[in-house]
Amino acid sequence: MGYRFSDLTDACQQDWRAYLEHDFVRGLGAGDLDEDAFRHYLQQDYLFLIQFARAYALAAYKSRDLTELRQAHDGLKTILDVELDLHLGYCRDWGITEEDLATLPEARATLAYTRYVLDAGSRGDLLDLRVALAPCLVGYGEIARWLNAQPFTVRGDANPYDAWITMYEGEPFQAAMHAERAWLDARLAEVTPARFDGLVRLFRDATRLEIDFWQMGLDRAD
Ligand SMILES: Cc1ncc(CN)c(N)n1
Repeated sequence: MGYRFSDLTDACQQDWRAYLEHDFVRGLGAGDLDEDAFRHYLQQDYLFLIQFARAYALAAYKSRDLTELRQAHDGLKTILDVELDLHLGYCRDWGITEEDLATLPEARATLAYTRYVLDAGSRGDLLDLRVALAPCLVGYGEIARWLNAQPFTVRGDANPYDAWITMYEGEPFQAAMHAERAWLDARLAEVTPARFDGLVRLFRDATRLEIDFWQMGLDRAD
């Protein structure tokens, strides 16, 4: 029997849970996250999304057929039309202008994570790249669902971060996440144990870099 996406998360369960249930995430759910930490995260996430849009363009380049090309195109559209659009509106609400964003220096955690994924994708094939991208796409979809199941999560106007949860629990993002899981399930079913071990390393590294990204927000680190 072949591998599935859940075998990747099972192989690094501790890091995966530390990412999904990070203190930053808990603060978003409870609504008591420090506002400066959120503002710092939002700004860096804008820079992050630009680099991840480039990674989906790389996925298009690495695609072998029309289906994969369309999936890369959908991934790029999800980032540009769903996340970045909402993100810019959200930044405006939080007093961050597009000029502020244009001149913003990248924090080390942003640099490390985005360049790691772009490098993994350049060196490897489409499966390497999409495994390195999976903590981002699948992770945020799962975080929104996990938050909704937690007793401490506050929804509605009483939580200043409610719109953030709404974006990731919404249909466009959840649908993109399910499509990605289905593609990864199909491709992982074909790989050898040695190939799977290499993919686990990529997935674990990217998951740890997601943890560092949350921590960068909490610490307001540059
Ligand atoms: C750091 C990070 N990781 C994931 C996502 C969800 N695309 C995001 N916006 N930012």
